[in-house]
Amino acid sequence: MHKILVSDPISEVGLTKLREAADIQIDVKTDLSQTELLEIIGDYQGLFVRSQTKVTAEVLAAAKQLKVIGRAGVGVDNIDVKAATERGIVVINAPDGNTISAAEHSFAMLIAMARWIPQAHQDLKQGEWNRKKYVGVELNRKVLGIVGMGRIGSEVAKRAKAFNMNVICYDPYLTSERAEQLGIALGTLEEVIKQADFITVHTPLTKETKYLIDTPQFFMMKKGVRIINCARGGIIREEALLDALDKGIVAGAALDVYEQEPPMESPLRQHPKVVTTPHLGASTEEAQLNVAIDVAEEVYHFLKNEPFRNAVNMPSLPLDMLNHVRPYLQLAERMGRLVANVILGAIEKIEITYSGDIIDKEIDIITRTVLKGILSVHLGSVGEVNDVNAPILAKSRGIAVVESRSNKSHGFTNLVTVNVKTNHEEKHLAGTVLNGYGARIVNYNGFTVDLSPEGNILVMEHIDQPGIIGRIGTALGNARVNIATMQVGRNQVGGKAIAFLGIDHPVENELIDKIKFVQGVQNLFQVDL
Ligand SMILES: NC(=O)c1ccc[n+]([C@@H]2O[C@H](COP(=O)([O-])OP(=O)(O)OC[C@H]3O[C@@H](n4cnc5c(N)ncnc54)[C@H](O)[C@@H]3O)[C@@H](O)[C@H]2O)c1
Ligand SMILES: O=C(O)[C@H](O)COP(=O)(O)O
Repeated sequence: MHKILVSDPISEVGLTKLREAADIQIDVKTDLSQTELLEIIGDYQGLFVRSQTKVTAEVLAAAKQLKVIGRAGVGVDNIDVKAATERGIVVINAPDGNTISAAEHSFAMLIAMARWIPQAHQDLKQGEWNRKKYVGVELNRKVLGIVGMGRIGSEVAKRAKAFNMNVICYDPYLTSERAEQLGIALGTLEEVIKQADFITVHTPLTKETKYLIDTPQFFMMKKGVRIINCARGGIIREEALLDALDKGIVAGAALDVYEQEPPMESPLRQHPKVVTTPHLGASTEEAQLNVAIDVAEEVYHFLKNEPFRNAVNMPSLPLDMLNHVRPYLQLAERMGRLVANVILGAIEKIEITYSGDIIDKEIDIITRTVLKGILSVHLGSVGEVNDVNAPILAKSRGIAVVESRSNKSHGFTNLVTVNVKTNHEEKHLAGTVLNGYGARIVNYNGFTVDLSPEGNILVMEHIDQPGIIGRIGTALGNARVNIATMQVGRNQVGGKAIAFLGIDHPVENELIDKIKFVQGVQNLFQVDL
């Protein structure tokens, strides 16, 4: 049974699919204090949040069984994603469902601010008829500076153009081709803020964007500029904004988000030139339904071990790409497990090389899977290793991971090679996926082999001499162990050789130790793939 805690208000309709699953239990407990959350989180495998629940490192440490966090929305700055990643917890968000609502809200705030609508409304409600006090500005032919031209920024730009505004944007990750497609001028942050009559920010809150708009930027702005923040509190430094409003640099501001939410202590809340809403950008019926359906669907796939997208702490692949690499994931995990079982010493370096058609595909997920295979053997009970935390676990153990693509032809459509170096030795595997036959190990430490990596296998490194295989077979037979498959390989007569014996069930360690003493046997490993 998977138990999921829903700790922020999320559309019930979105949760239907999960509620209908016999092995999923949903507990909705909103408005929990941090202490209450800490007390109960240990019982859950899944957690659904919006922006209110603070999923801190402390909460994650208490969440001993947690496997997945679903964020019904875009921003994950309320989740300690780094700590979640270290613990192998997948964080999945719903990046598309509230784009239009957030863009419409940003635009509504822009217009409301330009025409003093909230202030005039409030006055009239209080019985005042203030026609002279609230003279606004037109949007027509004004310059709108957009900082962050992603999903929401682009939608805001479209709406601005419909109002005949000139749009200029700053986004260091936007290509000039994309800007051209959107029909938008691209500039530096300085160019944008110097030219704009209105500035709206639509970036995530990151180390890089924290206080992106601060006192020096306000001093560069046109006098009378108007500012909108419907993205995240902290992209604009509130103290600097307040100062710029009071100095008359900024004529008005429209804020949906705040450095501290709710912003009860912030002087901006009461400021006559500031239009405020309580983080309502995504609060529409449509957006809430969309994000709940999207995230619930993804979490459902995750829990059912099916392909899912939109994980923020691991690569997400489009379904067609995932279907293409999926057979290689099984190969990768088994190659990882195999090499980890046959190598001696502490791992220092893992090199994974890809050749063939696959080099054009998303190979990061294959690399993660190789690492998962290796580390799950080496770390054993230390903690769960999965695709999410495998790279970080390797790094934290000082293991260098090198991923590369090669154009070398090996006679296979695709080839994955894994080279592992320890403080003691180095081992090499190459594998491929054969159409209709599945995963195959085709090279083991320089020996050409054709091994189907599955089940219980005895891997025997030995000297190529008569009688060895017979003696091993007898020892296994005497212990009533049936040999189901056998693969042998050697590079030269009488030289080093390799044998893979597929057996029906695992054998006792005493028998392994006994076989190791058969003359000519150099190493014997039991592997369960
Ligand atoms: N108020 C709300 O309720 C509400 C609703 C939805 C989203 N949001 C917030 O809106 C923001 C944008 O969401 P989105 O869905 O458009 O995200 P997005 O990822 O589609 O777009 C973000 C854009 O910011 C750009 N960017 C990143 N770092 C930058 C930097 N240093 N300088 C300039 N640009 C930078 C990225 O290249 C990207 O194009 C997020 O902070 C999100 O949390 C708020
Ligand atoms: O990042 C987001 O998706 C928005 O800020 C919405 O947050 P909310 O789900 O708390 O309304």
